[in-house]
Order: sequence, then C-alpha cells, then structure tokens
Amino acid sequence: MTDTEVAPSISLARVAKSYGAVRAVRGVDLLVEAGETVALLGPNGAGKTTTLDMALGLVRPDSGQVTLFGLPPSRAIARGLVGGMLQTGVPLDYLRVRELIEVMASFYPTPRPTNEILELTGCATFQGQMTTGLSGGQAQRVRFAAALVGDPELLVLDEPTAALDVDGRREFWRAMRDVVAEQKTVVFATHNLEEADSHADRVVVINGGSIIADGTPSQIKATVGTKTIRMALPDIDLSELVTVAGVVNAQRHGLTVVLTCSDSDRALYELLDRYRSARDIEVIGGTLEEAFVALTSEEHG
Ligand SMILES: Nc1ncnc2c1ncn2[C@@H]1O[C@H](COP(=O)(O)OP(=O)(O)OP(=O)(O)O)[C@@H](O)[C@H]1O
Repeated sequence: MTDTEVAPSISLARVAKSYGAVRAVRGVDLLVEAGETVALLGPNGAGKTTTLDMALGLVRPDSGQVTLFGLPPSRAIARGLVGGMLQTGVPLDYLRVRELIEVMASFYPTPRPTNEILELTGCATFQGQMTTGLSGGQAQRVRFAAALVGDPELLVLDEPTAALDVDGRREFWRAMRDVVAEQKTVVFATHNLEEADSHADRVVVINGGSIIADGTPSQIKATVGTKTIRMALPDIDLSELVTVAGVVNAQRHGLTVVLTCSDSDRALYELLDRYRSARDIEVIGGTLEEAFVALTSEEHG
C-alpha cells in the first residue's frame, strides 16, 4: 500500500481524446498530489468532463496514460480510494434515499456510517423520500452522499453545485470544508469563477482541450496582470506614467490617476521613488473573472 501513499492522487500524462473531428482533450498533463483541492475551471465545452471521465476510467483516452494513486483507475476505484459525483450521476432507482446510501455503503470496504453521511450532505431531512421524486437540488445532494459514503481518499466532482440554489451551494461548500479538513484530495470542475477562487487552493484553467494556466488563484490573477493602482497625482503627464516599469495603461480622473499594471509591486516602487507628492495610494487586486476572461479569450490551438 505504500505506493498509494506516495503516488500522486491523479496522474494524467499526455492524455488526449477526440470525438470524431472534435478534439475534446489535446494532450493534457496533470498531477494532483494528496491533500490538494483543485478546481478545473473552463467555459462550456472546454474539455472538463472529458478530462474527469478519463481520470476515472469512464472514457478511454485515445492516447496517454492515466493513473490514480499509481494504479489503473479501475483498480483504485475497486479499492474504494475514489468517489465520483458526475454529471451523469448515480442511477436513482426505486429506493428511499436512506436505502440507496445503505446499498452504496455495502459496496465499500470501509464505508462511513449512513447517519453521518446523511447529516453531512443535508440528506437527513428527506431520507425517507423515494429517490425517483427528488428535486434537482435534492438529487444533487444524494449524489454527493453516494460519492462520500465509501470514505474515499480522492473525490472527483463534475460541476457539483450546478443544480443548487444559493442556500444549497452554501451548504454544499460547508460540507466540503469538513471533507477538505480530513486531508482528502478534491478535484472539482466548474465554470463558476467565484467557487474556484473561494474553494480551491489550486486552479487549473482549461480551454479548447488544453491546460492554459495552473496555479493558486492569486497566481492565475497575476499571470494576466489585472492589478490597478490608484493615486492622487496632479500635474503628471499620462505619457510619462506609462513609461514606469510594470504599468501598461494610465488614465486620469481629475487629480487621480488609475494605472493598470502587469507588475504592480515593481510599478509601485518606481512610482514612489519618482513622485514623492503621490497621496491616497490604493492597490486593487484583479478578480479571477478578469483573469479568466483574458486567458480564455486568447487564441489557443
Ligand atoms: N460523447 C460525446 N460525443 C461527441 N462529442 C462530445 C462528447 N462528449 C463531449 N464532446 C465534445 O467534446 C468537447 C468537450 O466537452 P466536455 O463535455 O468535456 O466539456 P466541458 O468543459 O465539460 O463542458 P460543460 O461545461 O459544457 O460540461 C465539446 O466540444 C463537446 O461537444
């Protein structure tokens, strides 16, 4: 078992998949280490689902290699190391919610207690309902419970909050915090930037079937230089300000100048050095949304 402890939770090496003429995933390399919470962020059709389905062995790649904990996906899953919550979902057949989770628990070597799972995922209140009559949000919670019941080391979630309202999302992420605190590895696909920013410690941006950025949310924001410096600085020409290293654009609003920066730290040192009269200085961080739009609107492939 030591190999499963040291091997990355997910390893994708030059993995590619086409559907006819559509190159859904184009040679992706991705290592996810134990304990990481990774958001796979991309617009519709970016290749997120195909990537996760290949990681779980549900879709066979045309080329490249996939291992989970150093094992072929089917073996890692058979050992109960992996829980998945996918768009296709758990078949919700004619059972009560509680019965379904009990049946799922019986498939795993070391399941978590059913009561604990029902509480954690917010399913306890409707555990006696038939699975065929659930609302979209309830069905999503049941899928989450089914993914967690085997007490997996790796949790793979494809757009986990897609069917949830604002309260449902909040509850979902509250439950996830407990899972993350248990040092599990979590990978979730989303096109919700706020979720990636708030809940992942690493964001992998995918577009057109390729990974186009990979880093912490702050690193992703920094790669596209979206920080802004505002300062009161009268009597200085904008043409002079754009010559400051790290400044890419300058605008004036009365006494205030607004500078868009590719490197706000460097720009700030030089500005303070040059202009001792600068006052009311503010550095405003770019949002992940700005970074994402900038990254995904570039030409790729
Ligand atoms: N079974 C399939 N048959 C044909 N084309 C497919 C199939 N699955 C995916 N594709 C195509 O592959 C590309 C990537 O799709 P994928 O579902 O992986 O993207 P995604 O990032 O998960 O998108 P979404 O956010 O809309 O779920 C898309 O162009 C999609 O239309």
